[in-house]
Amino acid sequence: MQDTLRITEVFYSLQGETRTAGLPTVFVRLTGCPLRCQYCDSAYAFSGGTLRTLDDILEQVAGFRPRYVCVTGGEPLAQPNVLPLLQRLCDAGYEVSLETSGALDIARVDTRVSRVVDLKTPGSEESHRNRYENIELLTRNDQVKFVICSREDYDWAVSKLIQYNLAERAGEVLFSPSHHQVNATDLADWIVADNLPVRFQLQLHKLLWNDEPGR
Ligand SMILES: C[S@@+](CC[C@H](N)C(=O)[O-])C[C@H]1O[C@@H](n2cnc3c(N)ncnc32)[C@H](O)[C@@H]1O
Ligand SMILES: Nc1nc2[nH]cc(C(=O)O)c2c(=O)[nH]1
Ligand code: SF4
Ligand SMILES: [Mg+2]
Repeated sequence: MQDTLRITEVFYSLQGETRTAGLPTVFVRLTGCPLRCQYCDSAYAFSGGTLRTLDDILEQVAGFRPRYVCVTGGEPLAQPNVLPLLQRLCDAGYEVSLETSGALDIARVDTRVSRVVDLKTPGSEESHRNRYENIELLTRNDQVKFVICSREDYDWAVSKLIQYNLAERAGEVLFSPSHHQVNATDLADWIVADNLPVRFQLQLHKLLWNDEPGR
């Protein structure tokens, strides 16, 4: 029996987020998540999916001839076989990123992978799941993300930025508005007013394709 993963979808699109935003990227979305962020735009990946072998997934990815591959979910680290998948994607020569809630241990992820760790804000209603031990594992190849639902979330994110010196520790600190929950212009203005060393971002794929799955 070969190693398998439960997969919701594999698709080719433009990366909508993070430091590679705008670049053509293959997405591998793993099924299942132990969290329930109130804003989650990927709840369709909580269940269902198809059990697939790593060979099968790698073959489909290769068919797109990509440079960038993003492993997301659901919560990818909830399936242990994501670790050999990430390793094999790196071995195949792709630039690989992993989107994770940060609720699970990131230590064993291949160091070639850019780990995008979402520090869950109080507004997500899942901030009690943050695994703060992950922060000391971050390198300049990694990214930290805050999805901000309110001014209170913004103030909380700024306090974590300072407390953990995140702008020095990670390669990027990303501040993203929770879709339709906080005014994006307000968030941009707060960042400029406070002269923060963070990168503001909008989810490009929602501007381009609204909220269609598989884009
Ligand atoms: C769907 S999650 C999958 C990976 C992992 N479970 C996580 O939360 O990072 C991918 C990213 O989308 C973000 N996201 C989900 N719903 C969102 C929304 N409504 N507005 C902005 N970002 C959102 C998450 O916070 C996370 O950074
Ligand atoms: N285009 C596009 N970019 C993305 N970046 C992160 C995504 C995700 O759902 O994790 C995502 C997604 O679903 N679509
Ligand atoms: S951790 Fe990620 S996939 Fe899970 S509910 Fe939160 S945003 Fe959605
Ligand atoms: Mg998404």
